[in-house]
Amino acid sequence: MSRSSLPAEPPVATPRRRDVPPLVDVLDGLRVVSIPLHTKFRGVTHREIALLQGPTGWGEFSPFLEYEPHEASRWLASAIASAWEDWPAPVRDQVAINATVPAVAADRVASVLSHYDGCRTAKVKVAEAGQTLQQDVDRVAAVRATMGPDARIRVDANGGWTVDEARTALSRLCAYDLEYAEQPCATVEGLRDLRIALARQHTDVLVAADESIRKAEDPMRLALLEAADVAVVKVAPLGGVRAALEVAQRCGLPIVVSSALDSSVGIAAGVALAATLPQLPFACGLGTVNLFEGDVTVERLVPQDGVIEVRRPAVDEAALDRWQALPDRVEWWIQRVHACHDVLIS
Ligand SMILES: O=C(O)CCC(=O)C1=CC=C[C@@H](O)[C@@H]1C(=O)O
Ligand SMILES: [Mg+2]
Repeated sequence: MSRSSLPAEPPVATPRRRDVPPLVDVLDGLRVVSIPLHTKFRGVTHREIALLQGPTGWGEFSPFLEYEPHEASRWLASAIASAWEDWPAPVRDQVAINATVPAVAADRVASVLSHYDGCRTAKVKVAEAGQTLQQDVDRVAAVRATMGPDARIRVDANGGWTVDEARTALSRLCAYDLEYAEQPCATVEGLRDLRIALARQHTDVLVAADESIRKAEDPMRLALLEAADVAVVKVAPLGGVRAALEVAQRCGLPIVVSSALDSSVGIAAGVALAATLPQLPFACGLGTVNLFEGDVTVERLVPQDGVIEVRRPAVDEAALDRWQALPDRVEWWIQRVHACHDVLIS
């Protein structure tokens, strides 16, 4: 069946009301941590994370602070799914991981990459507000120089370019041999138009979609419009491992599993999703614990020799105490859980 004739199905799997435990159970044992990052990432210097404990384990609830309850409620559904349901059975026991390079100056690239043991793929942030295309080119050039000719390099613009800017930027950046460009333009139509424009000018760069899936009311529109070559699928914004798996299966594109600047609790859910996929042609963006100065598990889920083993590390009470957020922030997160829970049961 061609992608344009996919059957009309309901948009992304939102949790059914009967699957949502009572608020009192969700809040029981809630912990909130604030973990410093050694390298600023998307403006974040301290990552605040709420952790829920349920019958099947811990779940991570860490929507970025600016997200409103409607969007953040999917992240709560994901945390609840991890803490109250089993994950699907894995078909692999390890997952290849990419290094993630924030929008740092070119002379800091080698230091960032040194945190990623054995990773042969790097994702490089580009189109950061206030920076120039030349800074992007220098950063990507530094990644290529550090990793060598056999490494795979992808860029992520977080929708920061217009179609014309993306065309110009990618025709320069493709000199460094790009695996793909993630969310070069903000809209699905922009991605579609860019794919056409790149093909016309013979710029050989694949287009991947991230925000057009994780922030979309209907992630399937992307496939219907043939707007991307690759789908980036993230557990938390899509409502959990099983909901994300459904998106991955339905969209009909090669999948990259990525994360949301999670602690090892959230990364374990991403690894569980990646482990269920029969085809995993790209390294996954699940290495961001390496950007943190601390973590909440006994053994951090970070890549070793370029891979993460499929496992669910135990949460460490001492680490929860060490990174415990201040009381006013804990109260803020309790209110946030409350607001998101209201959305889920409404
Ligand atoms: O995919 C990766 O290499 C790591 C995750 C990552 O890049 C992101 C995590 C969280 C927020 C985003 O700005 C960013 C992304 O856009 O993919
Ligand atoms: Mg992205």
